[in-house]
Amino acid sequence: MVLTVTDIAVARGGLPVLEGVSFALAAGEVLLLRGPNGIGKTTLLRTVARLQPPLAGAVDCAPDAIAYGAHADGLKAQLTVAENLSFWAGIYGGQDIAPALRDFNLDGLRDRAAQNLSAGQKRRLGLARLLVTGRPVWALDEPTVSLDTASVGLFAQAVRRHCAAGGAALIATHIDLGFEARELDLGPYRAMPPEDAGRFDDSFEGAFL
Ligand SMILES: Nc1ncnc2c1ncn2[C@@H]1O[C@H](COP(=O)(O)OP(=O)(O)OP(=O)(O)O)[C@@H](O)[C@H]1O
Repeated sequence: MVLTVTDIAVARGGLPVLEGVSFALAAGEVLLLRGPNGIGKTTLLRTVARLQPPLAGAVDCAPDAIAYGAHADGLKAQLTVAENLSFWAGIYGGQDIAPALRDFNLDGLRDRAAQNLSAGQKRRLGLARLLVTGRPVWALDEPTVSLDTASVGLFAQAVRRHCAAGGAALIATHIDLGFEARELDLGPYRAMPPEDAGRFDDSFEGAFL
């Protein structure tokens, strides 16, 4: 297994969000995280990527195996597309940027500053960064936001290629990516709120209090 998550509980803003979550990811495999807005997909991914500790349980993964793709694209606004990829390739050990440019249809945009890209183009560049990390486990949070149908296809192809080469991917998404993959519905793992947490209940959202 390239990633094993055992009975973890995770919290956000000091409140437990999910508990009792276990799964394992083998090389070559994709696992899709499913569940409604606010269930805790981002929180779980952040925990798997070691950006925050679990409240309980364990995340077992080789050091530096995970490339985390957050909601934000994390681009350097004033650098060009090629410079952004070269920058990250340098950080991660000098991978060739040509496959990343090609696979995300960025060759024609290679000399444009990231700040002058459209939202979908920025997203493609953010995803292309995954390729230059050389890391085997992709943990991705809503990777297809802003992408048109053709670009979702490019992304799906990149994931399939990554997995065929021995990589793996854990992806939180609300959409159909167009390929078969195992799914984990997080609904049953919603943490029981602490007794005094009623005032934070979702049912208050939208009320004029
Ligand atoms: N900084 C924060 N402080 C307090 N609570 C937070 C914070 N960020 C998120 N939350 C809450 O934590 C819970 C889990 O949020 P999370 O972003 O993990 O959900 P999600 O499943 O990724 O949602 P979505 O599908 O909308 O992206 C939500 O109820 C959210 O309101």
